[in-house]
Amino acid sequence: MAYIDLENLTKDYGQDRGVFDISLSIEQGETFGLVGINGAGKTTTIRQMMGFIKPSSGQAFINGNDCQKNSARIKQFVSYVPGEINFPADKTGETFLKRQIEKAGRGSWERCKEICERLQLDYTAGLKTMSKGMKQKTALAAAFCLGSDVLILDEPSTGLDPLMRDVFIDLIKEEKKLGHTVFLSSHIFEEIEQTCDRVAMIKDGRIIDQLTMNDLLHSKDKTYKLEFKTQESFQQFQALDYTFTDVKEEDLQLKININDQDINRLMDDLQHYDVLFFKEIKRNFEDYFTNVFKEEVNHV
Ligand SMILES: Nc1ncnc2c1ncn2[C@@H]1O[C@H](COP(=O)(O)OP(=O)(O)OP(=O)(O)O)[C@@H](O)[C@H]1O
Repeated sequence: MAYIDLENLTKDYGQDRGVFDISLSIEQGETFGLVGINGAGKTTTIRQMMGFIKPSSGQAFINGNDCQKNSARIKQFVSYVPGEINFPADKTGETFLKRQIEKAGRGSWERCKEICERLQLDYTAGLKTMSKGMKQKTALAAAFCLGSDVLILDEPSTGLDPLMRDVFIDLIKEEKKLGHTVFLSSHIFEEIEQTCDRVAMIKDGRIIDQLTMNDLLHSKDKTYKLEFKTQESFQQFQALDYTFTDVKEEDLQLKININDQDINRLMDDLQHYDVLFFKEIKRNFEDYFTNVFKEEVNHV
């Protein structure tokens, strides 16, 4: 059994809404992203992992604990940031955060203050009067200050500006260094790319794809874009034995997919043609995600 194990997890709200047959295995120390558009099923999956809603069928386990039956035990080593934050009334950030540390019986106010400073959060403010961004920062401080073995974060950077998002990314990386396991949902490609070891894509309540980020970003299969100076070169080059995509006659441009081991052959070949430019198209998660979703739409 993996450290976090979702086995055919299903929550059926009727009319094809909910999540269906979600099976995911996450190892200890991994940072795992669940990515999907609005209404895809991210929150429903996470809430079942936290034991807040009962699955229609299937099970979720964290470190061998059934998330439904042993949710109290799970809370002893899991920090959670909900998608929608509802704080108790009449409290300042500070009283709330101190109470969270006390309730959890782990973490420290010193560490919490340090995180608040990095997030530029005024924790003396009243929770009720806090802006959306401040509330999000308070929830993050509460989650990260406990030193929990597992963090489960539902769209954790919602409401953060780009600078604070960078702080958040650093906090995740620090958790990773400590060997902690992170499960987060997001639709912010950059943060997924920078933090996640693996990603599952969810659409209409179903997992449609999974990938290892390293394989995507550091693949030996590369794509290059070329533009030729003359129509003649453009045409003759296409007679060679390569895989061409996005051929644009009018611009004399094309893309070529090639493995690193064939790059010298390509360089040699290019010397015989009038090439205006040649550049690598870097792979990124956003393009990958968009392609997967486009293919899904085409298959419907
Ligand atoms: N309590 C509920 N009753 C009925 N349907 C629900 C309920 N909660 C969620 N759903 C439906 O289940 C599906 C998945 O919703 P969910 O909130 O998990 O998606 P999400 O990926 O978290 O979306 P978002 O990014 O908008 O937060 C949606 O079709 C939603 O309308």
